[in-house]
Amino acid sequence: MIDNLLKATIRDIVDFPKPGIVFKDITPILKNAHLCNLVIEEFATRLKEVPFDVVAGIESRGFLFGLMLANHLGIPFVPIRKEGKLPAQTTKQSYDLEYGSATIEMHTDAFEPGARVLIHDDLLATGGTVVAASKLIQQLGGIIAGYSFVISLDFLNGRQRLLPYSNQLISLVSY
Ligand SMILES: O=P(O)(O)OC[C@H]1O[C@H](OP(=O)(O)OP(=O)(O)O)[C@H](O)[C@@H]1O
Ligand SMILES: Nc1ncnc2[nH]cnc12
Repeated sequence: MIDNLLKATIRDIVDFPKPGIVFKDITPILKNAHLCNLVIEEFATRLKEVPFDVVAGIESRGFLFGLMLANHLGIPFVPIRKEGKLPAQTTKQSYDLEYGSATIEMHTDAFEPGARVLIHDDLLATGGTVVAASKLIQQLGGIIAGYSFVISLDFLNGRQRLLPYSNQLISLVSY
């Protein structure tokens, strides 16, 4: 089962980036090309019944598997970036996360109004980041098709915060 393989590979870093946080480090997955392929195939299989036109990946770790997935499916990838990084006209949202706060933005021409957008990130914690991403996509006229994560930290209840936006949520490993 892929969740056992992933759990054996993901590394816990205690007290990073702040005391009290157990950081789930996905970099050991990235060193294993075969496991990366398994991750993408698992997402593709589990998303078969979820129609979407574009994958939106959240900076920075959401870019890793988000782009691989979009490429595998032959559909566009669009970046959701931290404030001040995107060069053309943008729309912004601020939010709180497990260990701080941030602002994200998207290009206003990232997709056509009415596009069905899959939001991808490496990890769901409090859900603050993906709620902000969901608001951005709705502001730009997109439809939230669902969410995909490698990891969800279920004890932080992020899943409940996403239900008003979409009940399609895939995570490959839960803690
Ligand atoms: O569910 P939340 O509480 O919002 O937390 C999850 C977010 O936190 C991490 O990103 P981070 O902002 O640390 O940026 P990074 O991907 O650039 O490391 C992670 O990659 C998610 O995007
Ligand atoms: N515990 C955690 N590990 C890795 N990324 C995170 N983003 C928010 N919380 C996290």
